[in-house]
Amino acid sequence: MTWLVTGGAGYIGAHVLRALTAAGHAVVAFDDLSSGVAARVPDGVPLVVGAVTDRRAVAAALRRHAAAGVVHLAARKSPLESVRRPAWYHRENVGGTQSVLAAMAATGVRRLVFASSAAVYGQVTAAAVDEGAPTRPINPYGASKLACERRIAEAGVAWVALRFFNVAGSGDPRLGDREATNLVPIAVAAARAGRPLAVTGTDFDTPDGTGVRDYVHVEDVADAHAAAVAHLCRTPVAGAVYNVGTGRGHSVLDVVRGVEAVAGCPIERTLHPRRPGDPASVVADAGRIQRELGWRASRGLTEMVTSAWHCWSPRLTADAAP
Ligand SMILES: NC(=O)c1ccc[n+]([C@@H]2O[C@H](COP(=O)([O-])OP(=O)(O)OC[C@H]3O[C@@H](n4cnc5c(N)ncnc54)[C@H](O)[C@@H]3O)[C@@H](O)[C@H]2O)c1
Ligand SMILES: O=c1ccn([C@@H]2O[C@H](COP(=O)(O)OP(=O)(O)O[C@H]3O[C@H](CO)[C@H](O)[C@H](O)[C@H]3O)[C@@H](O)[C@H]2O)c(=O)[nH]1
Repeated sequence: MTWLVTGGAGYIGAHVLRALTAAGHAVVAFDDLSSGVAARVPDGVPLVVGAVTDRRAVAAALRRHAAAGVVHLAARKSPLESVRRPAWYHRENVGGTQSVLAAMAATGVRRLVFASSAAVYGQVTAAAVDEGAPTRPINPYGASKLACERRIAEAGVAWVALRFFNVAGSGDPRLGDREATNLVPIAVAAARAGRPLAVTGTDFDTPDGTGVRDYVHVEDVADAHAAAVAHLCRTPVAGAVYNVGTGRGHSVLDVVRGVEAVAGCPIERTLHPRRPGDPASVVADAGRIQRELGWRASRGLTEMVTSAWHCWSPRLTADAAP
């Protein structure tokens, strides 16, 4: 069975291509290379360069490769940028998903795995958030992911939406996150450059006052896609939402200490007020995906920060510069 992986040249998509190949599936990457890199696509995997908002291009790729399903990761992913450019986020993320659904309908492809986000929950108050928690996104990025989930659920396809928590690390030094917009790559870049790290928020109601998140290794996230694809191969009438997290929370200072341990030197911290809208703690209840798909995260924070350390590049430091 061949799966079309949109966003296959991206950080997570490149890992998904490898996990699906390892599980015995044929894969094709579809990507406009706007933030992705062709070199991340493994040798032997076809790369179709195109935009997911171009329904005809997606349909042509599905037909040409006789795809049985789509793993749809291509999207814009920065909550901060989405506040500045809400209409663009809606067009790219919701419009892109509608276009993928239309291309699937035109070609008779009926299986879809969708890359959603914990950002759909918004302000989380529970110690561990499960899939039944209220979805009240607090930024246009989260709202766009929720709108996509709803359109997919109404499209008459067999689908799985995976709500990733804080994805980090890498399975290979060449496949790291190139955007230093999240804490782990920012902390690595600070340590590498001998620069201070800005801790945003020190007065949260958490054990050490800094924000707590559920960091999940990108290889575990890729394995969750393989589990979802296997599920859709077995049960082509399914429709379900799953959290993809570890169920464990780590504070900003835990992450900083983890990076310091790999770096072998202390990272200077500067203390700043909370970022607007930042919740104190966002941790997954990942019980449903374990019960229903048999997936659970197997890698911890040490593996995330160590692998992130090894895929650092000078560009990350430039991106993270204040
Ligand atoms: N990284 C995270 O922590 C995280 C957390 C939750 C959800 N997600 C979701 O996972 C997915 C992948 O994220 P990532 O971290 O790999 O980001 P990324 O930017 O590395 O990858 C996205 C890929 O999609 C491609 N792309 C973007 N818009 C496109 C379009 N219109 N047409 C075709 N290709 C397009 C980009 O070139 C890139 O290769 C996204 O949907 C994102 O919202 C990521
Ligand atoms: O320079 C920094 C960057 C972040 N933080 C802190 O580190 C924690 C994690 O922040 P990130 O920006 O890395 O991640 P977020 O939790 O804000 O958001 C990420 O995870 C979400 C899911 O939980 C969504 O998927 C979202 O798209 C993705 O960017 C927060 O407490 C934040 O305040 C710092 O202290 N300093």
